[in-house]
Amino acid sequence: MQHDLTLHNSELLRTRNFIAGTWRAAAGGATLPVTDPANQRLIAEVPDSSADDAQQAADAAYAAFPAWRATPAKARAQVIKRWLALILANQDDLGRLISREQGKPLAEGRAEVLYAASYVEWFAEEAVRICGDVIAPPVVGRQMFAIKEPVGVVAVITPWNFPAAMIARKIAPALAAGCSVLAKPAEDTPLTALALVHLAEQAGLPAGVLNIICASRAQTPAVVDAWLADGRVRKISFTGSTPVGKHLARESAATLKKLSLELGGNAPFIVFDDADLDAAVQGLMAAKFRNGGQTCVCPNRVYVQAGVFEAFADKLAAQVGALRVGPATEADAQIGPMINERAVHKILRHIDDAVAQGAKVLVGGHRVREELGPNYIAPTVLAGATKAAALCAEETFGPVVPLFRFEQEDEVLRDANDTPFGLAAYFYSQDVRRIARVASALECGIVGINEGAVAAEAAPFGGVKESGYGREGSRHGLEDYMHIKYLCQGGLA
Ligand SMILES: NC(=O)C1=CN([C@@H]2O[C@H](COP(=O)(O)OP(=O)(O)OC[C@H]3O[C@@H](n4cnc5c(N)ncnc54)[C@H](OP(=O)(O)O)[C@@H]3O)[C@@H](O)[C@H]2O)C=CC1
Ligand SMILES: O=C(O)CCCC(=O)O
Repeated sequence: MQHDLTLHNSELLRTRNFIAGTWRAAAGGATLPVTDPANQRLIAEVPDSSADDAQQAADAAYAAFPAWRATPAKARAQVIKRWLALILANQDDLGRLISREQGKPLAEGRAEVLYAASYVEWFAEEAVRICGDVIAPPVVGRQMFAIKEPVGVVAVITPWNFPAAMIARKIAPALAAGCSVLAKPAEDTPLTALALVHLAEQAGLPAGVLNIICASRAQTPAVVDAWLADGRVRKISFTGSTPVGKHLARESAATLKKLSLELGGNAPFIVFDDADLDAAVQGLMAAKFRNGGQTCVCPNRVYVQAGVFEAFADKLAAQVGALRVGPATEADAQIGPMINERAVHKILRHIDDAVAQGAKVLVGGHRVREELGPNYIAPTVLAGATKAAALCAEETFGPVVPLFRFEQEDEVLRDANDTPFGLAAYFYSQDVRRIARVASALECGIVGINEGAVAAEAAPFGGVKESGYGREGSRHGLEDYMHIKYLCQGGLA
């Protein structure tokens, strides 16, 4: 195997599946190349798994569940805390691994390790606070309790845009609740996930409690279908696109699994006449250009009230035009390559379609750094896009800001909500009555009010409508991995 990735801790580069406490090749021996989106060079090869591997992993997780469930919460928390300590001790290497396979600038890769660690810490702390209810009985001679139990074996399926944070915020609460886990990372970014699992093994997690298998885009449906059909798998936690989320919901109906679905967004970002414009520009820059715009809570449609439209557009275009695009190996890069050519084609299609329908390019609008590879897009601001443009209806998932002018509050709320999605929304205003009205009217799971950076381990993250259901982070993120059992003891009179 050829690779030129040097890590301080070379043990972090794992290239096998981890099932029942052993690192194994795929049952059929197939492998899958992992390439650097910055230059398309091979980084490593990992197993390209099949339904056989999925079955072995499910057997292991099912066998390990009773003992892990019976492990006292404090002991589970201690293992998770050791995992946290190892993640933090390897922050630099993990950050480099993230940047290498995903493409984000190194500062963002390192920041993502801390972001992932914040969920691990949070759920280690929450593990020991799992409580139920003592219920006042309606009749004499009874005691009634509601207790919480782990749901069982959980399959977690994660995307490529946050290779550490997405898997950490699913695995940590699952382990805290007492569930055993089957993990399948995205084809593009399995290496960070494998490194995290290696650290969990080092932390002393018992064999079979956490299993991970890698698969290519072609093999993934067979792997996940095996888990969907398996009645022993009691929950699926998925972050990714809405069509795949709907497929999981349909197919898990046969065994009625519990589901957490964190799906696509189409976030509106609204700037009212009374906003602090500089704060609004800063908020938009932070929210939109994190991970090069490849984030499900990124603003996708920016609505600016007529009285401040030109001033806002000028300030924004100046800042966007100054963003530096480049690979993570360039220390001053702020926007990395897009994840793959599929993503690049979608972004360019959105720009071309908007321009064909009358939008004006204020800055960007094309590929850049083509001498390095095909995946670099110039950060782009478009003015005058119409509602008919594809980028108004679909998530662009790239560094493109379309600006729409509006006149009235009720008009912009209608447009903001005119989408099947409902993950995040943002608005900037200094009028307290408007803040209360607009926050209530927006149809979404997360609202940033004069704030562009909304995600935190202590907050419930998730959507409504076709952006899915379930919450990650906060105490609600732990509830999603448990069910309630009601105990009724009679004959006590
Ligand atoms: N909500 C969010 O955070 C995200 C939203 N998206 C949105 O989705 C668009 C497409 O991105 P993409 O990466 O294709 O997202 P997908 O939904 O295809 O991928 C997310 C995860 O689902 C897996 N997957 C794909 N097909 C199936 C299937 N049939 N059954 C079970 N699991 C499956 C993927 O595996 P594999 O990689 O092997 O295909 C990956 O692990 C983006 O442009 C963006 O709009 C994407 C990522 C995250
Ligand atoms: O884009 C995503 O996949 C959701 C994660 C973003 C966040 O946690 O802020």
